[in-house]
Amino acid sequence: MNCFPCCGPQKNKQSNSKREHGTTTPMEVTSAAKTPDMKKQRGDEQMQGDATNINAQNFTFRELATATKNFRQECLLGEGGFGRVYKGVIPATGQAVAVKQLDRHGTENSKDFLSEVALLSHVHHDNLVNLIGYCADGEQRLLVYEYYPAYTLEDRLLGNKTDEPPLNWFERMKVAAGASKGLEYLHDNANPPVIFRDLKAVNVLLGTEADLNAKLYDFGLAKLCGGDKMNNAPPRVMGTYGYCAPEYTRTGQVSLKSDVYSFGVILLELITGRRAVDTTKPNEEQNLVSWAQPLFRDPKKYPDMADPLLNKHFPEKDLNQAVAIAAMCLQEEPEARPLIGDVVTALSFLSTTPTEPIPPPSLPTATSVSRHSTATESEYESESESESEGETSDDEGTDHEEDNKTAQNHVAASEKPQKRATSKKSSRKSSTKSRNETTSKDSAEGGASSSGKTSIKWQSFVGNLSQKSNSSKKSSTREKSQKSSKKISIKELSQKCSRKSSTKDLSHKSSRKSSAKVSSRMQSEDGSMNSSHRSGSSQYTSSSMSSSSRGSGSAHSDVKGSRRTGESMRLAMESGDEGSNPPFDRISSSDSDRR
Ligand SMILES: Nc1ncnc2c1ncn2[C@@H]1O[C@H](COP(=O)(O)OP(=O)(O)OP(=O)(O)O)[C@@H](O)[C@H]1O
Repeated sequence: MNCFPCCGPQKNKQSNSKREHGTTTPMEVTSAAKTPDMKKQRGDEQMQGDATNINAQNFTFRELATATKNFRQECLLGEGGFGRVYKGVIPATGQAVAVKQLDRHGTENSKDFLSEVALLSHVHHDNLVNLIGYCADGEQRLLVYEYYPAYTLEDRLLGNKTDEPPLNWFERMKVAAGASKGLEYLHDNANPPVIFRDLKAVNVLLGTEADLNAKLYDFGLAKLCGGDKMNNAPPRVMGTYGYCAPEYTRTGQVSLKSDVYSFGVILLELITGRRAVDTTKPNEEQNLVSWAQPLFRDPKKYPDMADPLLNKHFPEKDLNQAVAIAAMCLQEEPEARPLIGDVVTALSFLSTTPTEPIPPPSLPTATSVSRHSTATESEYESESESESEGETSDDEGTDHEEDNKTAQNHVAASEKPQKRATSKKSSRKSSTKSRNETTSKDSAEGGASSSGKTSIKWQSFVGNLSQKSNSSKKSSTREKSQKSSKKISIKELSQKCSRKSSTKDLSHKSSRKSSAKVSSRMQSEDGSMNSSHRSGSSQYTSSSMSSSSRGSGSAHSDVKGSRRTGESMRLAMESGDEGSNPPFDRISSSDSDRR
């Protein structure tokens, strides 16, 4: 679909912490996209896989022809940028498969092809469509995937191609969470990490209506990134218009963070029910991100961003936070975008269905609103969301200031996902200790680890939030169900992003004057201002992390470019603070913990 070639200078980034920064240099191993030059550059020693290391079945062409009834039209599932996909059944096993017959562009070199297959054959995750076999007979190059009988997200959400009712809010968040987990695996667990490069709604397959388990596919044709081995490779943009990160479109520079951007577009599609690009809309609304960017700056408009088919049936705080996450992912500066692992954490919480029934979204009828006319205000009423949270406001309000400080104090050297899991289990006692240690370490290191990755010190935050959860006598049903779970404030995600942005770029752009202005303003208004000592340019972090959003709009009005997005994101979070609720939800570190 809409793939477009583009050339431009590619940065030769070398870093010991590429994955942490999300700016790894891509390694061209995409068979379909490889050029002869690139093949030479890789050299034998760079071939990370070969036929002997392939963890997938080697099919003959004849076997696959039999499986697909000679590639008959009736078996054709679809055709994309890399070739045709056929449904088949492997005669020997009866297994249903999807056979992708690659176009013969750059796939002739069997060694390269096998090398790629070897790499992909080791990528297995519940949220990825797994590669189970391949064929490299003569000039034929085929990839065999598990068959996943499902609509694509495009069909189900945007295409009106199904008879199913519109996805409700929590189903959408579940799809987003699942897709983010698949991407997280590619980024954090695959070795070398895989940059998807062309993540979009049609590359997300949804499971049955009952489970709606999102699976990403086509990552096999993404380029893999494996360090500096392909630094001189000519860039080639293979993304899809509307989903491509700006730096990718401009320069061909690809990174894990460009995937995060594409994911942000998908999340925005889920929230708004709008396509990434919709030429049937007025000019100013055709590009989803361009349409959304100004709205990110005005949290009051967030409810109007929601898909009218949701009929306002969503917890408004959740909507604000989902928009905030999308805004974070869509920041102009790649460094300012979150790591996908942190997005997973946030979305895992938002996809948790409250125990109270959720009103179904409206079915599209003749009388129902068309997508994105402004829906009639019909407040989402959930006892758990409104009453209980309102009741707890006093406790929580105080607690939240603590939270804010904790969040600020615990942006620390990040740990690998495995380490995170360990740290989540740590006790509150030890977390207090580590918090102190972290704070001093951060002060010395400017909040970044030696690897340069900034992230959340989970364990201390977990302890802090658990304590508050237990001390709150009047908590909502949803909160109760989460008491025992490990939690993290979505604010931290915001803070982390803004700190990255701050330290990397914003410090150069922002004036101390405006920083002081914003800081003092926030401080005087709510008296709970946390210190902004971490970075001279982290005023948004600091101010936004405080428990009030009042007046923040004007305080930020002089900010430009990507900072606006970050600011908007924080405004979004703060808008969850309307009334007496805590300004930010606490995000469970793992929904599985609660299930
Ligand atoms: N493993 C699979 N199981 C079930 N259906 C699949 C599978 N893989 C692909 N399909 C179907 O085949 C269609 C074509 O897929 P393909 O990857 O070729 O194209 P695309 O993703 O629509 O476009 P592009 O390749 O340009 O991203 C998809 O729309 C999907 O419905």
